[in-house]
Amino acid sequence: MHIVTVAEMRELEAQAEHQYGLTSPILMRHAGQSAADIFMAQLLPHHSINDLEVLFLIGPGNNGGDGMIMADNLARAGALVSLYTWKTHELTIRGQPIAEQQIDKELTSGLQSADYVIDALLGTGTSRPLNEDMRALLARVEGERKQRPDLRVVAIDQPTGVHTDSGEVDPGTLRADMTITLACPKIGFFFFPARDFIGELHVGSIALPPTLEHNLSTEMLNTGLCRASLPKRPLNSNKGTFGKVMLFCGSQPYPGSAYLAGSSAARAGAGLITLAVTEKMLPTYASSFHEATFAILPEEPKSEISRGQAHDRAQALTEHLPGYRALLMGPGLGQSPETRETILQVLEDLRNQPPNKRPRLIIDADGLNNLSALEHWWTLLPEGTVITPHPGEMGRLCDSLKVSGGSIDRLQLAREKAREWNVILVLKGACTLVVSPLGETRINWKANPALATAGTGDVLAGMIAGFLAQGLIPFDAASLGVYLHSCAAERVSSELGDAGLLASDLLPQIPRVMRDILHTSFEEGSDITER
Ligand SMILES: NC(=O)C1=CN([C@@H]2O[C@H](COP(=O)(O)OP(=O)(O)OC[C@H]3O[C@@H](n4cnc5c(N)ncnc54)[C@H](O)[C@@H]3O)[C@@H](O)[C@H]2O)[C@@H](O)CC1
Ligand SMILES: Nc1ncnc2c1ncn2[C@@H]1O[C@H](COP(=O)(O)OP(=O)(O)O)[C@@H](O)[C@H]1O
Ligand SMILES: [K+]
Repeated sequence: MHIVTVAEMRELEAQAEHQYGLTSPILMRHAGQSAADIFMAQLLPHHSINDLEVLFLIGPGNNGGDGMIMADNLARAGALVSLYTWKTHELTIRGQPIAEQQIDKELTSGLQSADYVIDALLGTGTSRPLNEDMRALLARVEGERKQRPDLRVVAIDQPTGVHTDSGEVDPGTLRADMTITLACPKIGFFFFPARDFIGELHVGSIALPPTLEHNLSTEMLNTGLCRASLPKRPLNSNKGTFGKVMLFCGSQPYPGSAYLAGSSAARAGAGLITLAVTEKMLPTYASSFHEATFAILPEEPKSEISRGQAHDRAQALTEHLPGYRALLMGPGLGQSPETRETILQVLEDLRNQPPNKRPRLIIDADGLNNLSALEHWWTLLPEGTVITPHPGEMGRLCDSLKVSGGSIDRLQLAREKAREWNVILVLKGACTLVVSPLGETRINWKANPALATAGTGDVLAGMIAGFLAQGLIPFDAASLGVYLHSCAAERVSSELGDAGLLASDLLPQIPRVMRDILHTSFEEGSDITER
């Protein structure tokens, strides 16, 4: 499913008319019908469409037009529909126009008895800050919702006041419980603060022919996309079928990282997991991670940095690499000069191997922190490397730039840097971005504060390594890892809530979410998210 800017949406509509004769009224008829269908399918269990009271706020443009058609469909299905037309200040209740002097009073009582308010005031044509009287109207709805939290607000195409491209919001914007967006999700929904105003996101159809979308390069991660790249599990398989992962992760202060990342790679389906550890650390890992095998590295010297010893460590690691399809470096490694030198030696060795012989590389956490201390570090990476910085690590990689957690600048930066560094860049956070060097972009809709806890990044890195080992191309392995990681978190937080998730809670959920996406029915055009 593609994500669009306003300009791209307008171009799609223009091409729909130009190439297929799909005029605006035709698209709008589909839009209104589809919004009504989604609305009815999502009604709360205690609601039935018969006698449901729905108040529509109708704006001056096509967004209002969508609302009118949706209203007509709901009325025919049995709902009690009121329509308030903002510009002309007209009100009809069940098709009956209300006399001018009664409108204010009737609107108040309509609001008080409504089960749902439909925001069809403004959509992608919003061109200026909201008028004061529109803000006042939205504030009336918000006031009523404060009194009566069961009043639900559904936005058509987008909540009025959201800036469709930048994700900024007007101070008058009414938070939607559900947004039924049309044709494609809009890019601004994936940035903050807008992300908080969307509620559950549903995507309605306006019957655009899919071929029109071939030029679009930004996609939403969803079940359909990820199902297509999920590795197949043939009956006649063995552990070699699913690839080996080597992890150069963990150190004395951070032993958990290697365990979490290695277990995640195995839970994601990789055939064999090997941890490259020193002899001293071996008992720690061997006693807690029974399924892993080990590559033993020379101890790190306590005093001087020695290139020779770093070389020996790197060699001990790279000698093990033939036959491995993925190498994860970084989580929990620490930032000693010795470790940095070892990483550099390993990278050099990888670059010297023919691409079809070397494992796919993913670098996370301290792997990135060590690199960021070096000039032009990206020139050291083999082709096709995946890197997974959080905003802090991204800032360090960009010469101490401050990287925002969720605004549009983050997307621009990610695109620019994925191209410049020639990497598959996973910029983590709420609504994680996955960007290829060519600028192809996939964005995760799912935001979940339960994931904001130590170790969840190690799990993500391990999952991506596990998918690389199973032969996925790096862009797909990164996308699948990001999406399934957030689905696993959703499973945990549906039971625990928004706090208290342990990174290790994600592990047993990984196979379950892989099973879920294989078996959940998914229709393109109606992806549904949790919140
Ligand atoms: N054009 C098409 O082919 C389709 C359009 N669709 C719908 O149409 C919407 C876009 O339609 P429009 O381009 O008519 O735009 P809108 O319906 O978003 O609004 C445009 C109108 O609002 C006014 N306006 C803009 N900013 C305002 C503000 N801050 N306060 C008050 N008035 C303001 C403009 O002067 C104009 O009259 C989409 O969001 C979607 O809902 C869908 O029906 C699908 C097909
Ligand atoms: N609010 C949030 N919504 C969605 N995902 C989040 C949120 N906060 C954190 N995450 C995810 O949790 C993980 C945290 O990774 P990271 O910061 O590297 O942690 P660590 O290094 O401790 O493992 C990332 O995948 C990130 O996208
Ligand atoms: K709207």
